[in-house]
Amino acid sequence: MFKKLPGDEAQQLVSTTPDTAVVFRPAVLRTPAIITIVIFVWRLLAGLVRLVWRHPIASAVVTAPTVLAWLYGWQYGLSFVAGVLVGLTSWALLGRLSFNRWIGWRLLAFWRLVWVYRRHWQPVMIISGLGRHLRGRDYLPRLVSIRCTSWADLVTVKMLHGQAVKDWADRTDHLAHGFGARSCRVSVAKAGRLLLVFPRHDPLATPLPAMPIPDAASVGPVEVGTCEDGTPWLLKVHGTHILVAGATGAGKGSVIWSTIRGLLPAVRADLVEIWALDPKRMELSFGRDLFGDRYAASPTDCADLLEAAVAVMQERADRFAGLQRNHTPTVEDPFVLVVVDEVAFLTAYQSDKGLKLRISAALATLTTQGRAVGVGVLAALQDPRKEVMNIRNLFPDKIALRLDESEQVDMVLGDGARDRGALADHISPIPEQGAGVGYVRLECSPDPIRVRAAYVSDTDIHTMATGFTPGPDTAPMTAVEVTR
Ligand SMILES: Nc1ncnc2c1ncn2[C@@H]1O[C@H](COP(=O)(O)OP(=O)(O)OP(=O)(O)O)[C@@H](O)[C@H]1O
Repeated sequence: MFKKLPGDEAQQLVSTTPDTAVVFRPAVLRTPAIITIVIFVWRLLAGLVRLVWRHPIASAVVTAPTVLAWLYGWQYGLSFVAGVLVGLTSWALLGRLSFNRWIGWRLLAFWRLVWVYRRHWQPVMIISGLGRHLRGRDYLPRLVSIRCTSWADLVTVKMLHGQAVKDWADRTDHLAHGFGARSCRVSVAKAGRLLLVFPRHDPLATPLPAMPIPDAASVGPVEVGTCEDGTPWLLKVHGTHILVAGATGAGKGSVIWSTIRGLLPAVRADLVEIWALDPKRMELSFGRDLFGDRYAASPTDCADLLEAAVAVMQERADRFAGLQRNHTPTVEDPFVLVVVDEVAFLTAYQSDKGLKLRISAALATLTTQGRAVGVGVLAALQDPRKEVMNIRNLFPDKIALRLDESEQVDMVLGDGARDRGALADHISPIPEQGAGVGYVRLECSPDPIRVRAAYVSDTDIHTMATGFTPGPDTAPMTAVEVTR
């Protein structure tokens, strides 16, 4: 038992590694065989316990038929396996959702862990520069766990000590291509741990039909489309201002019209008024009847309408002062949503300096003071540069649809948004695939969310507008009338 284990003593061995010029002679400790055996047995047992702990179902699937076959004969083991297979297949056929939730996605996660992530982990980490190869040893971030959803792999990793989120965010391209995904998004799971999202397919690849008009009158959040994870995209409109940026044909109209559609019952109940500024005369003129006289197209009319909104806002502020700090929509004081299509026409591209100043001042006043008194702005524009829209930071909520340049993404969504996966410049220019697709960043989280707005067709808009009679108090309000 205490004999030496077979093999040559490594006493004369001189080790060099390619990474170091140091040549050393390893110290050889004579170890009794029993100690080596105890260490190996201990490792084996610890490995078994870890395996059962981490994969209880897979362990049971292998253990149960083996034990049955051993105790009662192979027929019992085989019947057990056949019974389980029939049960699982029936479950998968009859209750796809629950089967996937409890079994399907776990099996897929196990498969992808072994076949994709473990297999490629070391080369991808080293080549992307996220792992280190020092003095002959690999120091790799740890692959903690993987979960699969219907559309993506969610991989939790433990960073190496001293690494920053930016190190990973800068290498999303390496990670995506290294693991055979279309893209990769990085977010912080907890201190030292990151969640990497690798989409397996695009759940937003097909256009969504217009959302049904809600039954109840509400000022939101309005369901305007779907998020990548299949949950509804709820857009907060009351108590904020929204800026929608997207190149021509990106689908800004679908965000605007889906919002108006969601607010329609509240508009009918006189709890919401939509004031439309349509300098291009293309988008909002389609549902003109919905706005009554609160529709402006020429720059002069737009300036007048904006100043009227400022007047409403100031009159409310005077009335609410000292009494209430937040606005609740009522028939007397409805929520006013000022919708501006292609706001740059009124600000940057306006040749009349006087009008430009009036419009910019009114927009800045509304976006700085309007939200507490129930006046909100929903503005769309193609070019988000500061020279074009110098008040873009006054919009708390921003939506980046397809953009032409990668730098524009951070201009819209804030610093670091693109590094974290908001690839708005990669959205397809083919309308069926990319129109209405975009990224949003919620106030509560720095991580961008991929969304698609529902497409409100011309027929939908006509149906919304047909038979709509604006309330009796929808005569055009001028600044003078309101302040009077
Ligand atoms: N959500 C959507 N889903 C599918 N297709 C859409 C969607 N939104 C728009 N489209 C398609 O894309 C085309 C362009 O959309 P839209 O006019 O809304 O873009 P836009 O961003 O307002 O462009 P522009 O700034 O040039 O007016 C539409 O005619 C429609 O065919």
